[in-house]
Amino acid sequence: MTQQTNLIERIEGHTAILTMSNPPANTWTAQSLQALKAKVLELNANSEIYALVLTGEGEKFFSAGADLKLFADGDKGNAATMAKHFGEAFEALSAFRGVSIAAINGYAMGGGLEVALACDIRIAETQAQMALPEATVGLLPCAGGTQNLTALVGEGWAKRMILCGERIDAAKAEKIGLVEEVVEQGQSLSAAIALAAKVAKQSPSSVAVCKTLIQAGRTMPRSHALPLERELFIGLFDTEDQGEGVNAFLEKRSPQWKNR
Ligand SMILES: C/C=C/C(=O)SCCNC(=O)CCNC(=O)[C@H](O)C(C)(C)COP(=O)(O)OP(=O)(O)OC[C@H]1O[C@@H](n2cnc3c(N)ncnc32)[C@H](O)[C@@H]1OP(=O)(O)O
Repeated sequence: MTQQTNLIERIEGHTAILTMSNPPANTWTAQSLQALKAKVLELNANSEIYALVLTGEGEKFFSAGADLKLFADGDKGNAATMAKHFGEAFEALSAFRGVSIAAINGYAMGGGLEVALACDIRIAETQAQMALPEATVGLLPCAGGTQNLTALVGEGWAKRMILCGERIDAAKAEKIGLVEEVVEQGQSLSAAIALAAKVAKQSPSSVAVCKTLIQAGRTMPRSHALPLERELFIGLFDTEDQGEGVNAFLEKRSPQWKNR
């Protein structure tokens, strides 16, 4: 186990488990955002890592978002620095070539929910509460929240949460499609690790291009996305994993992925 600034890392098989650790509320600072970006880029370059699980230390908070003390003096330069670090860190997370899973073990507020929205999949514990309450404190969700929440749950619920400051519990989050699974208190990390183990059974080469295609669909017209899908399918035949996957099936054995 290694500890970077406010980020604890543990590797389990092909999964990296990152724990946000900035007591009392696992808030984001410029330092912790830079640490997340550096760690994600490092994991992205590690061909042995297929999945990343993100959770919060302690029982109460996944993350309460930006450390509000940083915005108390109205310093615009500092606001620009924080916005840049939020953008860079969460975009690096979105671009991670494997599967990222947020294990939401408590409050996920503001930038704390936005980091979960930058992940591919979210698993929440029953007691978790989620909100984008930035407007409540005169701010706005600048870490992808207005775009990613809307893409996930649609404009209606995004507006209820962002414009009306509505905080939702895990059951409601699952109902509106904000989280994909709800588990008992204390079970989100083990559920996320179990899901990550399923990812390791998939070809990492296939996972990376499928993720690219799904994300491209957010901005690319269908007339471009469908040809790209066919092009990347053909491109998979340049990888060792393609031959290994098909031949392992035909030979009735488990594939040994190479991630290339
Ligand atoms: C681009 C991104 C922008 C943003 O992310 S802006 C920030 C958005 N986040 C929020 O607005 C959440 C603020 N926090 C809260 O509303 C509450 O917390 C909760 C509802 C999540 C929990 O309430 P309760 O159970 O009463 O706990 P507590 O006493 O408020 O929090 C425990 C300690 O944690 C500190 N804390 C919580 N959130 C933040 C924060 N975002 N920035 C700085 N400190 C925070 C508190 O002050 C307190 O500390 P002490 O024990 O020393 O009084």
